[in-house]
Amino acid sequence: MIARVIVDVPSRQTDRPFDYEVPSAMSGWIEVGSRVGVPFGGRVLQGFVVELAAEAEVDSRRLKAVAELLDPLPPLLPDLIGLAKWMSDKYCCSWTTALQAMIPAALKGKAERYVSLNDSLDEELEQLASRLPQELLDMLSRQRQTKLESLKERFPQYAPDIKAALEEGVLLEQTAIRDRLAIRKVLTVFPPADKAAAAEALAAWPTKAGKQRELLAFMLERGEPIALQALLAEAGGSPASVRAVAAKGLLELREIEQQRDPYASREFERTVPLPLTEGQQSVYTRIADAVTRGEPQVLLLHGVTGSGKTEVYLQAIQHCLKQGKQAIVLVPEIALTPQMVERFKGRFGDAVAVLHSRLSNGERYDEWRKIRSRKVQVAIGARSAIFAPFERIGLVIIDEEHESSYKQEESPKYHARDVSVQRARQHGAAVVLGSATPSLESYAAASRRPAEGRESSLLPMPDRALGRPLPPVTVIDMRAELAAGNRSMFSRTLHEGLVQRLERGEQTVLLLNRRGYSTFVMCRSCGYTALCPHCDISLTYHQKSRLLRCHYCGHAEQAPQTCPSCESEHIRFFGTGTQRVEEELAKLFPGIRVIRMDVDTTTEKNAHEKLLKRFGDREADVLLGTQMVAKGLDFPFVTLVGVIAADTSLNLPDFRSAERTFQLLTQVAGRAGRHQLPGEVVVQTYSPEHYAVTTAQKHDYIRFVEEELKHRGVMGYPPYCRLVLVTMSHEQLALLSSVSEQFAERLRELAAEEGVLGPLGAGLPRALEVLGPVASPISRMKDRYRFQCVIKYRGNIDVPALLRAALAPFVAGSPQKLVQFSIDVDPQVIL
Ligand SMILES: Nc1ncnc2c1ncn2[C@@H]1O[C@H](COP(=O)(O)OP(=O)(O)OP(=O)(O)O)[C@@H](O)[C@H]1O
Ligand SMILES: [Zn+2]
Repeated sequence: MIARVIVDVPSRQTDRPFDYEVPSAMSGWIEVGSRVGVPFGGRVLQGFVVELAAEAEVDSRRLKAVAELLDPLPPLLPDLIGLAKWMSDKYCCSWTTALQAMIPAALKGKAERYVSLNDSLDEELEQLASRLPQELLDMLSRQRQTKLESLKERFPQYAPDIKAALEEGVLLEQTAIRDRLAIRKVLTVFPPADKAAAAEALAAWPTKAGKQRELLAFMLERGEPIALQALLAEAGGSPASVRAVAAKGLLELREIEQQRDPYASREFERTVPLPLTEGQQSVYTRIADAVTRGEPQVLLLHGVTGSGKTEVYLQAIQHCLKQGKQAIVLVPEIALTPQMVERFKGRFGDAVAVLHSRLSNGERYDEWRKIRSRKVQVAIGARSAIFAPFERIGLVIIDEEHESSYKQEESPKYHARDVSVQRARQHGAAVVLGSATPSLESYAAASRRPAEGRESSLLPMPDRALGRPLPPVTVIDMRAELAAGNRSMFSRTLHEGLVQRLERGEQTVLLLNRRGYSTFVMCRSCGYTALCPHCDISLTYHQKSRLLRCHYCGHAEQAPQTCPSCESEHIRFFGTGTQRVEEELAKLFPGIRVIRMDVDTTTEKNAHEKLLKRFGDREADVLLGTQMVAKGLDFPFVTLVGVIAADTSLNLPDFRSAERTFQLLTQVAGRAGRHQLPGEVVVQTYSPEHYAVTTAQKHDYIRFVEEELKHRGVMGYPPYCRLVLVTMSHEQLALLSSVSEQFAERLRELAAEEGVLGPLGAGLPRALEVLGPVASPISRMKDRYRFQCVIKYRGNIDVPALLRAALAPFVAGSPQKLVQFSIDVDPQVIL
């Protein structure tokens, strides 16, 4: 039997399966998806079995054997192996990079070499062994397995002997790749098995050993196992005294595995399905039908904020479970609030595993194992939960599908939405994309006319579940505020609104969109921002060179001293931090209770959860924060939402900035007046006439989409085309510059040979353009210069194949190969 193994070396040359013989002892154990240790280039490396075959493709005499099987159950299922291959093709990464993204970090522990003493030595080898110091031999017989590194360190003068002993087989080498902490075992004390005998022994106990007697009495009384540490804390005594009692056969000490359950201490109140509203019911029926039929359909649930999407998800999942299938729910990392977890745990209890980055590696591993060992049927988590090792998936839900956090920014640079669709295809599962503000890509795809005899995949829910209208939004022109002499960061309307909430004891959510802090230039008098003459995108201020630059085409100009539009001197680099807002609030409203939520206040574990709980318990008047406060929250006493400056995201030099702004404004506005009390929203901006602001004011998604699609069409951006971002980096500017030129040239040549090189605007069904190379927005990182090319294309073109061909000359040749290429397919941001 031959195992084809993808070895964990993420380089282009080794990105293919290698053949290994399966030793007979492992046959029947090794499956597709097994993690193994295999000899590779003189070392033992970790790898995944991607195929089993009867015969090797290489000369069988050169075949090496699998050294080690790392887990009793394969951590990956065959469908995930296939999915990883698909990812490596689509996202231009190595197969192993995709595979590694699918397993929990706890399984990735660095390879370590251990040695043990060979138990069966013949005479000759005994001789060799005797050359090793006694201390070393003692150490080995005591610990059995010892790290090779620590042996080398401890006995430096014996290095040649250790080496010889390894070569001759006196010492046996093993590579442990398993993280030794992955499974937590706890030394546990068990009560006496034979109670009567123990009671007798207790009665006859010699008074000298008082502590031992107490321990035994304690355990008899308790009658249940207890962790050794906990026993000592409660009953006193030492491990030695426990061992002494155990040695008499009256107690038992055993290592037992402990499941780390991050929610063990929490009680979740069980909920029952709510009677659905009419709108919810019709959407539910469509989803349930798709699940029943087992067709891989993608449905877009466009439900306004507060329309009750979560209840639809819950009931659709329940239907899925009834069919004997499993469900995956993806939520954006920052929306994985206790509220969301509570709703799922409340409905499905122990059938839910929760996977998110704030868990420790161990906790996440245990949650993952619940999935792998079929103990749960629902997985809820951030983007990587799409790799949950379920065997029969019936439904995948992506909540807030427009969120950019579904795109992973490091390799593999995958988008969880696209990966979901692919995985669902393999399982015949339905995919539900849910959002009040769907991404343009998803909306465009779902509004295409359905095929003959098919229903539309767009499922609208235009009304709030509890019957409340969407809150009225007031847009405040901050230029007018300044003109009227108000230099504060709060407009008079927002100030007034805050005063009212404090009086009435209601709550306020304040959003400060801090992304893009201080990178763009804006005039505070007239609202002018500097735009690129060629790209319709704001220019970015580069402090060092004092230049304004375009990140798409490379255009550059001097930063102005006065506003080119109104000649005011109030032109400046925009940005206010949450901390400054907090100070200002304290000054203006003495005694105000503010909870600030941003990256600085949420680093500690569970900080997020604690802050929101305090706000939910009405221990604060204001929840102030960055994007984190914008979504998913459902608090009945929030009646005012204020946006300090809508412009911060509007002026990001990215083609999605209008979309992001509209989404953010709509989402945060949706936090107000969700229950009985009516809500109100105040949006402060320097661009009150921008369509992202005016359409958000009217909660008019459709109007926004129409307007935005016009712009995308004119400028040639998705969904009218697709993008690939290629970033190149090297320490030497000159070399980087010439290599990136050559690469772009090669790519254009190849595209021309395919007959697809040409401007997208010319109306060709298949067209590809290569923009650049230009310096990257972050033009130097970690002492490396960075250049980038943006590839725009439309139509059915195998761009990954073109890229691979264009890259080929740059991986082999000598100094050039040091130029690093990083490929981002369907990038979320280009800055
Ligand atoms: N059928 C129903 N009957 C009664 N209450 C409901 C029903 N469906 C939802 N709700 C309630 O309506 C409120 C809003 O629902 P939910 O939070 O699911 O909205 P949502 O669509 O996820 O909104 P958002 O996109 O803003 O997060 C919640 O308090 C929820 O409990
Ligand atoms: Zn430009």
